[in-house]
Amino acid sequence: MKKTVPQFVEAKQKKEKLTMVTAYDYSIAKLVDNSNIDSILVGDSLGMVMLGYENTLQVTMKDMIHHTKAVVKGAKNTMVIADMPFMSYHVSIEKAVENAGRLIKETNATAVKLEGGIEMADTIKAIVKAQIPVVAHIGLTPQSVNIFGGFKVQGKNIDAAKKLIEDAKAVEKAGAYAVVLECVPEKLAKIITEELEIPTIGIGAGNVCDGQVLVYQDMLNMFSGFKPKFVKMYADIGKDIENAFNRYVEEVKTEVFPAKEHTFAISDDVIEKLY
Ligand SMILES: Nc1nc(=O)c2c([nH]1)NC[C@@H]1CN(c3ccc(C(=O)N[C@@H](CCC(=O)O)C(=O)O)cc3)CN21
Ligand SMILES: CC(C)C(=O)C(=O)O
Ligand SMILES: [Mg+2]
Repeated sequence: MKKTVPQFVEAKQKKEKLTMVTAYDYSIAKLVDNSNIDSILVGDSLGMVMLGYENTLQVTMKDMIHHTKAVVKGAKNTMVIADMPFMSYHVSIEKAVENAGRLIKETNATAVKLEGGIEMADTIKAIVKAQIPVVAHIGLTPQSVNIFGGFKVQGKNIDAAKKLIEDAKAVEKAGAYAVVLECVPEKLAKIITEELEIPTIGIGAGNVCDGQVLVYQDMLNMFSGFKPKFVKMYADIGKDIENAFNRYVEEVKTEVFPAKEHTFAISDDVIEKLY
C-alpha cells in the first residue's frame, strides 16, 4: 500500500518529498501504480491532452467520472485525486458538495481537487465536512484562463504575492490536506511552503515545494500542444510511438509483418478439400 491521506500530510513533517503524476485511463494508472509514485491526479487537463480542447473549461462531470473510474480500477494501491471540473463547484456550496460526492461515489477516488483560494474556503470547508478529502490548487488556476488572459505565472507583484500567501493560509484553514502551487515564482513558493503545515505540491513552483506534480504526457513527451517551461522530459515516448507506427507501415508493405509466429495454422487436408 502506498500513502493514505494522513500519511501524505505526515510526509511533510518527515521531510519526505511527495510525487504525483496525472493519469486518465486504466493502462497508465497501472503503470503508475507499479512505480514508486505516491499519488495520481485525474486532472481536468484531460480536456487538453485527451480530448484536444484548447483549455480545461469544457470538461464535464461526465468526463471526469468516466476517466476517474478507469484510473481507480488500475490504481489498486495508489491514492487517486479527481479534479472538480469548471462550474461543478462555482454555482453554490450545495452543488459543490453534491458534485464532490458524485466524484467519490461514482468512481471510488480518494479525494477531490478544486481551484481557488480565499474565495473557495467555505466550499472546501463544506466538502471536508462531508468527509471528502480536498486538495486545493492556487496560483495559475487554469479554469480562470479567461480572467488571467492566458496561462501566466502568478504572484509576481507585491499585492498578488500577498494574496497568494493569504490564499494558501485560507485553504489550509478550510481543511484542505494539500495544496497545488502552479506557476508560482520559486521564492514565493518557498515562503508559502514554510508558512503551511499541509504539503505544497508544485508544478512550475521550484524544488522548494513539499512535492511535485506533472502531466504524464508532458514528462514522456507525448503531447505536442505546448511545452511549459516547468516541464522536464523523462522519456521520448512520442517519438518512440511515431517510429513504431512507421516501422509497422514498412513491415506491412514489405510483408515482413505478420510473420509465421503471428499467424494461425490449419491442416493441409482441410485446405485440399477446399480446392
Ligand atoms: N499538457 C498539459 N500540461 C499542463 O501542465 C497543463 C495542461 N496540459 N492543461 C491544464 C494546465 C494548463 N497549464 C499550463 C499551460 C501553459 C503554460 C505556459 O505556457 N506557461 C508559460 C508561462 C508564461 C509566463 O507567464 O511567463 C511558460 O513559458 O511556461 C503553463 C501552464 C498547466 N496545465
Ligand atoms: C496540472 C495539474 C495540477 C492539474 O490541475 C491538471 O492536470 O488538471
Ligand atoms: Mg486541473
